[in-house]
Amino acid sequence: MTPAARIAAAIDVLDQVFAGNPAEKSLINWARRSRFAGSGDRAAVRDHVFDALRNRKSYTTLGGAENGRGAMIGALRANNLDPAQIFNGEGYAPSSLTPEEQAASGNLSDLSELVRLDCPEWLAPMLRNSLGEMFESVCGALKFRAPVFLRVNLRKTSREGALETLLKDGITTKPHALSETALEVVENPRKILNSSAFRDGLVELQDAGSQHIMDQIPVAAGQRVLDYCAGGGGKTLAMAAREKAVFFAHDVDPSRMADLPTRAKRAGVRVKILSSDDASAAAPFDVVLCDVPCSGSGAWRRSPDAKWNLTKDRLEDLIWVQDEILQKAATYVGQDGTLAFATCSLLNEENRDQINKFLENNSDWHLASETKLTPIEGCDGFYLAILKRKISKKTI
Ligand SMILES: C[S@@+](CC[C@H](N)C(=O)[O-])C[C@H]1O[C@@H](n2cnc3c(N)ncnc32)[C@H](O)[C@@H]1O
Repeated sequence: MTPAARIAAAIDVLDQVFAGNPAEKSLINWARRSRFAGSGDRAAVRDHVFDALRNRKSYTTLGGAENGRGAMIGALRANNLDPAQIFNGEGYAPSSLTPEEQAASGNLSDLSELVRLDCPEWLAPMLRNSLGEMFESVCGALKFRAPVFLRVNLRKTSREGALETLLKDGITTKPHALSETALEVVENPRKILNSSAFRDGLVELQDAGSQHIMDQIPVAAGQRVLDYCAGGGGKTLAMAAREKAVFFAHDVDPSRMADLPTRAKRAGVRVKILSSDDASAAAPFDVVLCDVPCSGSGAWRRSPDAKWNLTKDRLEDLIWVQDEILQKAATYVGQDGTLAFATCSLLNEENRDQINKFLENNSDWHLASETKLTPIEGCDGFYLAILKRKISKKTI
């Protein structure tokens, strides 16, 4: 496909996404309809679509319309390219610019702050309050693609060993400072899933920030550890690779854990999957992690449509669910145990405010430590609070 045909394809996919369809599904549907497209074409169209979604407001403003054409015209203008060179109707190129599209010209510096930063207006006060003087730089960072990170499975190899094995498969990586298990992929990320290092369980895909917060959770040999919102189990596996403890995984939606047994086998670790009734019966645990559902605002570079789909009502629902989970999970923690609360959110409302509320209602707990990461550190944004029970006077 020519560069112009790839842009025309991205316009089709973006129109699907703007009509309310998920980005991944829209890309898959386009690829099925477009058997002529090779892997390079699919990758290029995907890159256009995700870039346009990260920059949706600024691009569609520069392009003059809230649709796929508007987004791609704006993308070219934001990069100081003349859209008339591509939008000329030749071959498979998009049709020529309309007078309205021509009239909507401009560049990024002409736009208002929130449009330029691609920050949804209703969220700006919350993000400003949560990020303080980092507001502009974090919003700016969210406009760019996230790096690909791998977690080295120290049960099977060293970081250097993984780096060399990956190199044999043509994948270049470099160590990342956020965790002793983190490798940042420099070249050929699309080869990872077929590489021997991945197939043999030497590495897993996991953001460096996620690895960093998992490093902060105190797990000792032989302890009983419950990942209460396990999802795909990425965090269970990170803890299990570090310490020979006894690991349990639970999720309100068991189908989310469907791949966990295969992933655990590949990693050479054991994880017992628990239903909700079994989790309650198996309590108490030494460590309970609640990696709660959240806005995902720290990971908007990877799921940019989530930035525009989040609503006030949805955020309120999430905050309510987070409260419920934290209260429930606390009852599963043994007397001297640890309760870890994690989100991939940048918002105080989902982070420290939740912990303050919990501590107000549960005076026997205290905050032992807190970790906050934003995309400025190169990783996704994360929050982790480690909670411990206060030592009662009777036991001293
Ligand atoms: C942020 S995701 C977890 C991601 C996972 N820890 C990982 O590293 O891949 C949140 C998970 O919480 C689960 N969840 C939602 N409500 C829950 C509840 N009330 N109890 C337990 N899990 C819940 C969701 O099904 C979802 O899989």
